[in-house]
Order: sequence, then C-alpha cells, then structure tokens
Amino acid sequence: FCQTLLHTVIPPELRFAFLKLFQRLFTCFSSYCYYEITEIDGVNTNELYNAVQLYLSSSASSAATTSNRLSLTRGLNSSVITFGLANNDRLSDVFNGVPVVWEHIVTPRQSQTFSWRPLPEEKRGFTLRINKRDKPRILEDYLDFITEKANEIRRKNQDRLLYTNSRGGSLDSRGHPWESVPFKHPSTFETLAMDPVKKKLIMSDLKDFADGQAFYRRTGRAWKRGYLLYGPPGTGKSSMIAAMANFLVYDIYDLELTEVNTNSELRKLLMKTSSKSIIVIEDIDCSITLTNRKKNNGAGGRNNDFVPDVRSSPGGVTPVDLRDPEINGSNNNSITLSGLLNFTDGLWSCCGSERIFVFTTNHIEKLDPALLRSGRMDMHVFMSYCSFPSVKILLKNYLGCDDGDVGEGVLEELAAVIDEAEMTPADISEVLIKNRRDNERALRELLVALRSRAEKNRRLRMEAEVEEVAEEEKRALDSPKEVGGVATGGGGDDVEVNYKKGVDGEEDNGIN
Ligand SMILES: Nc1ncnc2c1ncn2[C@@H]1O[C@H](COP(=O)(O)OP(=O)(O)OP(=O)(O)O)[C@@H](O)[C@H]1O
Ligand SMILES: [Mg+2]
Repeated sequence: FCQTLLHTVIPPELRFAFLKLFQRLFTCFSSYCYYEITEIDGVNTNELYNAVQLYLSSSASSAATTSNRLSLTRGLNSSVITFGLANNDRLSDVFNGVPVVWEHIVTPRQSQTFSWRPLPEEKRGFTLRINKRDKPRILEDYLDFITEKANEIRRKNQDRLLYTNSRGGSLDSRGHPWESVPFKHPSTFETLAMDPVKKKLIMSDLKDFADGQAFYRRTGRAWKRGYLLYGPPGTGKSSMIAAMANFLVYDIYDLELTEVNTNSELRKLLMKTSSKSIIVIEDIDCSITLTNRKKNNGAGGRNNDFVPDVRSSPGGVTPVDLRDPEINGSNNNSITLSGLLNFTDGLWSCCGSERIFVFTTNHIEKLDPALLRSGRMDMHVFMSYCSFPSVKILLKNYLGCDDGDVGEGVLEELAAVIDEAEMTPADISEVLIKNRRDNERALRELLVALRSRAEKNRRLRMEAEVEEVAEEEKRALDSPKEVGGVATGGGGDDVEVNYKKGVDGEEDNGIN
C-alpha cells in the first residue's frame, strides 16, 4: 500500500530518498529486528544459510502435517529426505522461551552481475525476525545453537562411511590417504548377544563419552576413549564395533596396520581422520609381531618395536626388520610400538576430537603390557562364549522367540548345558539360521549341538587332566630330589591369561 502511494504521489527522483526515510521510520517504530541471511555472501556460499535451512528442516518436518506447501530435498550421499520451507513461506520457532519468525525469501536475480562463477538465477535468503528487547539475550546463542544442530542433522542425514587405508601409503586425487564406502552394517546393541549388564555398562559409557565435551575440557583430558575387545573368534567383537558406530552415529576408520610402513605415515593417517569417528585396529596381535621388549633391552636397540608380520605383508617381505640391530638405529623406516602408543594417546592422538580407538584381539596374552596398562585402553571388554542371557537374545533375533514362547523345560536344558558347551554366538547363529523356518526344530537342533559340544569338552578336559597327571609323575621321576625345599621362580615374563581370566590372571567379569 505504501509503495503504491509512493509511486503515485512522490516524483520519481525523490522516490529513493523517500523510501529510505520510510524504512528508517519503520525500523525506529517497529518493535522487531530483521536479519537477512542470504544464500550467497558476495561470491561465496554463506554457510549460515545452509545451516538455517537444515535447522528449519527439522521444524518443517513436524509442521508437515499442518502446512500445505513444503520443499523436499535429498542430498548427495544421503538416503534421507529432508523437509524445507517453501519459497516465501514463514515458520515460527521458539528459543529459550523467545518466539522468533523465519521467512524464506526467493526473488529473481535482477541482472547477471560479473562473477567468476555463475550465480543462481534466484536470490534466496532467510529473514529472521526477533523482538528488539529479546535480541541481546538470544541472538548469538540462537545462531550457535542453529549451527550445532545443523551439523548434527547433516551427520545424521548422511550415510556414515567406512574408511580403509588398504591402498597403502598412496593418496587419492584429493590427497586423502583413506578410501571410503557407505557403512551399512545392521548390527546394533539390541541384536548383539551378550550379558545385558555388560551391554548396559558399555552403552552408558559410550553415551557419557559422546556427551562429555564439557567434562573432558574441565579435566584437561583429550576427548577420546580406548576400548580393547578380546575373546575367541566369533564372539561378536566386530559386531560390537558396528553396534558402537550405529549407536553413536560415528564413521569408522578401519586401520590396516600391515599397510602402514612408518610412524609418520601412521601420524598422517590419524591427522586425516575426522572427529566423531571410531578408529579400529582389528586383530592387533596378528597384523603386527611384537618383539620381546625385555630381550631387546640389553641389545641396545629400541626395545618396544612391532614389526609388520611377514606372513601378512604382500609377497611375504617385511619392510624393515627392527630386530636387526644394524637397522634398528633409525626409527623412521618402520612402525614401532611407541609409534602406535603415540597414535593412541600421545600428543597426536588429540588432533581432532571425539574419537574412539578400538583394538580387537583373540589373544590378549600376546599383547605388550604397555598397550594394556591402565589409562591406555580405558575399557577392556571380554567377549565371551554364549551365555544363557545371550542365547535368549539370539533366539529372539533369529526365531522371534520371547521368554514365554519357549517351553520351561527347553529353557532349563539350555541353561544347564550352555556354559559347558562353550559355543560362540557365531556357532549358535549358524544352527538357528539353518533351521529358522521351524522354531521347534531349531531349538531341538540347538540342544543337540550344545549337548554334543559339552560332551566333547568334558572328554577333552578329562584327557587333559590325565595327561597332566602323567606329565607330573614323569617330572617327579626325572627331576633330582629338591634340597632345602627352595623353589625357583620359573616361566617367562608373559602374563598368562586365558579367556576366562582377566589381564592379571584374576577372575574377570569381562570388563576392566
Ligand atoms: N555377540 C554376538 N551377537 C550377535 N551375533 C553375533 C555375536 N557374535 C557373533 N555373532 C555373529 O557371528 C558372526 C561373526 O561375528 P564377529 O565377526 O562379530 O566375531 P568376531 O569376534 O569379530 O570374530 P573374529 O575374532 O574372528 O574377528 C557375525 O556376523 C554375527 O552374525
Ligand atoms: Mg572380527
């Protein structure tokens, strides 16, 4: 109305000045402030515009039931469809109890101004309207909140990625040492068969970690956490990593140590990982060989060195043998234990933040104590053979059987035999998958498998006991009589651990 009045009453040469004056007056008397966030800021893309668009998409999706017109988009690398504000539409929002209004304004671009890159034909922008008296109280916090929320949505909308360094040290066209594929592993904590108490403990630990930015800053600790998963093959170590990634919505970096030749290469790989990620070294005892630290101490060489395993190196050739004292002098041409430890908790480990390191092994007793000492791997998680609570989870996953669906007798029999059978969740899954069309048959077959495995274990144990007694008798006959009753300490430095025991040989509940 005002503009029409302006056009008819005011002469053209005075119109612009009048318009300016009118706008000033309007701003003075209006109780609102207006902020324009344009899509293109000069020639650059305005990050804030993208952030607002994403942030409003979450509000728009909830308004989808009431609004007639919304825009829909699906980003590159994403399987999620996002809602958005349609052109020249409005949306109300409330932040800290303060109402604000967003308007999406799209106007045709007047004339193509000179630019190094082609500009879109439309000028797009958001206008934020805030009450003047609320502005100092919320504006900055609100924009920070929007940026943070947008990052979170962006991450959730994008498929997570599984990275690998299987290309060796070579870089891609963007100078990146990691290759990636979309990560779509379906394992979750719900499907993971393990002791529910242990599971809850791990989940709350992960949650505390993800929410712990303030805690880590306050205590001066790098925002990272280390997990060591150990146990027999097929007990769910890799499945647990996938469940962790799905739970936290993190990317995974699967580090193939045999492809890394030097400590500096390892450091570069670390520097190229993003935050909110899980860095995994699987089967750490197989991918590298640990030289005996104590033995090397006297030799003058560096004592805490891993050597890439000859068997797993391409062509069976070890890049540099650190056990050779002549080569041992330089630490630049091979990967060492100290390099690996620096990787996990040295100064370099905190470039970036919110990262989880996970090592897995079938043989914890083969690992260097330096890797196991407290503070290095924050949590040692023992993945055990299938227990009674775990088998119930598998029955639910594979057969859809809840507690009430399985007869009391069958449950009792399962409980009686499961521990002695020492079957892994992978073994039990196989039996259940094969018979999944017929629940009764599946349970029958499972009991048969468990009983036969338990019987086999019993026999093996008895044979071992007989053998041990025979060995002891033989030793007693062979050894000269002990004088003075002083026993000498035997054995090496190795810490003896079996799957039922913790690192120190004490009874272990599976989590240290
Ligand atoms: N705890 C578990 N819960 C559910 N499924 C499991 C579990 N453990 C193993 N499985 C099943 O067995 C298969 C192999 O498990 P997974 O690869 O996680 O074992 P692993 O401990 O990593 O073995 P390895 O030590 O050989 O790497 C998985 O595909 C999964 O279906
Ligand atoms: Mg595995």
